[in-house]
Amino acid sequence: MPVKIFDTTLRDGEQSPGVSLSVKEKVEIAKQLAKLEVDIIEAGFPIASPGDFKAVKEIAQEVSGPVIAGLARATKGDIDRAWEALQEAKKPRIHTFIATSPVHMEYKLQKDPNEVLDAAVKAVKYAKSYTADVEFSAEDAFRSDKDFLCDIFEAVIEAGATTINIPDTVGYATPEEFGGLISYIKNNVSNIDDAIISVHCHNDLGLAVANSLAAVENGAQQVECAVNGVGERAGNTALEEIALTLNTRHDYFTNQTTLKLKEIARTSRLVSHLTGMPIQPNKAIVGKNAFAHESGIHQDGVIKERTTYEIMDAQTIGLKENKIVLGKHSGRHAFKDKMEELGYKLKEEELNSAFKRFKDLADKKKEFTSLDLEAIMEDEISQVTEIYQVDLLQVTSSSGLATATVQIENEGEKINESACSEGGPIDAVYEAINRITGLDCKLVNYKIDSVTKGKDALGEVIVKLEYENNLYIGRGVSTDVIEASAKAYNNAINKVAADL
Ligand SMILES: CC(=O)SCCNC(=O)CCNC(=O)[C@H](O)C(C)(C)COP(=O)(O)OP(=O)(O)OC[C@H]1O[C@@H](n2cnc3c(N)ncnc32)[C@H](O)[C@@H]1OP(=O)(O)O
Ligand SMILES: CC(C)C(=O)C(=O)O
Repeated sequence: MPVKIFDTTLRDGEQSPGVSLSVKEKVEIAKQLAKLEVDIIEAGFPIASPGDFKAVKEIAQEVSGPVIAGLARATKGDIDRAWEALQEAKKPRIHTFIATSPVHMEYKLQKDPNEVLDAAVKAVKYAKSYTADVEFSAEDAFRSDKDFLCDIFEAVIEAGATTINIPDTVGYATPEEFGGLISYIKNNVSNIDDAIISVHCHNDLGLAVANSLAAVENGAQQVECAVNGVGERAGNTALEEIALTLNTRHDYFTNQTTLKLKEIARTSRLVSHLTGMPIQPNKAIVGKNAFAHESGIHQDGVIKERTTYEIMDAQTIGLKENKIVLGKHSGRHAFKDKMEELGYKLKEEELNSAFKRFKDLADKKKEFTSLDLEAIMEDEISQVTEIYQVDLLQVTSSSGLATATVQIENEGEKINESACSEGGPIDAVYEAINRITGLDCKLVNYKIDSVTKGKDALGEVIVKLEYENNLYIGRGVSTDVIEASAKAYNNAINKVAADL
């Protein structure tokens, strides 16, 4: 039997501190949840505010497919308001709740267990007078007395509840304990087969998904969750993690969801965007890095056979593909693959040289785009036999006077030279190079461009030199503009030297 997905992004999810969605935004999310084919959308808590009421009402009117639920405390006023908002839904559900743990009953509700049980039964009966589909939640169930829980569930099912929900409201349970509680309720509530067993876990200890899965293994038929795991405090069970765990480990779990998994990535982006809650890059399933590989050994494995390092296919959740991210941990295989994708067919030594250049840059630069790689390749292609190689470069500048010290290797000999210039550090570097090479070149054009954006962007410098009435073009790229300038000048100088 499939596990029902009860999405509470718009109710518990909106209880995330700092999040407030407009009616229009809620309707947009609800429409996307319908495309994802969740079974139930908890659209809001109608008594909470006029905006919440309006959102539930509009969703009830406009969104078809899933059941539309509205939350209500165990009071007539809340239930009336919930029904007022829900009545036009094709499949309406009233979700009523009351806390059952000693601490909640004594301090918050200031009621004894009998009064709580009585309020629960009355609420369910009253909700039932409006609609056949009534869910009852025992708030803080995990910290409640197990036998009291069984009594209250038996009584509300008798009163007509069609779903009974077992929340770990404060995220206190461990998977084994929570699974045990579900099993206990299943075995000790005589009429349990007349209702769907639901769970609602919070993530205070990072265990919401694990606890929900343990519940499924022990007989839970509905999981309450929120997209990207948003929700009160540390959030709710993450919808995408439940769905993909059941799907990926279908060899282990006998139950699946009926979600349209290809809508997961889009839904996640929409919720993140509208709630203003960014997704951490390493978040399971929907984080930016969830299908990205940066290290050489992993990239090599994935290029040869995707499943070496991927247990899921990015396309399953609606992404185009996985990502091979070139960076300082990448290896030759991934570099070559990316270069071929960009249209460069490299011979072994060309690959080695370009790869060395890339690795040197990767120590300074975090991410490489296709444009960066093209710049490296163009730089590589424009290289001539290096008679002169810039080894060291040091520049200081004070009171408008720049001093550059350059070390150049020429046929195994290292030559140092310094030069000062009022024309700035690049002018000083060029003067020092002229002194070392003894070539009196004249700079006729200098152009600098940023290849990509960001503070570690590659700078590309193109220079034009004049030597004995001939023009020579040089090109250099680096994350450091002075280094790129030196490389460009040296590249042109080597062309001059080759002609001598
Ligand atoms: C675990 C959960 O996520 S529960 C859902 C939490 N969500 C929200 O609270 C949504 C936003 N809430 C609100 O806008 C407001 O709290 C409202 C409109 C619901 C109520 O506001 P107020 O009437 O001002 O009450 P307030 O929030 O201060 O206190 C809650 C009251 O409800 C009572 N109460 C709490 N839960 C229940 C319940 N399930 N059934 C009956 N009464 C309840 C409390 O004991 C308290 O009663 P008291 O006023 O007699 O002491
Ligand atoms: C109302 C219930 C389901 C709830 O949100 C909780 O217990 O966390």
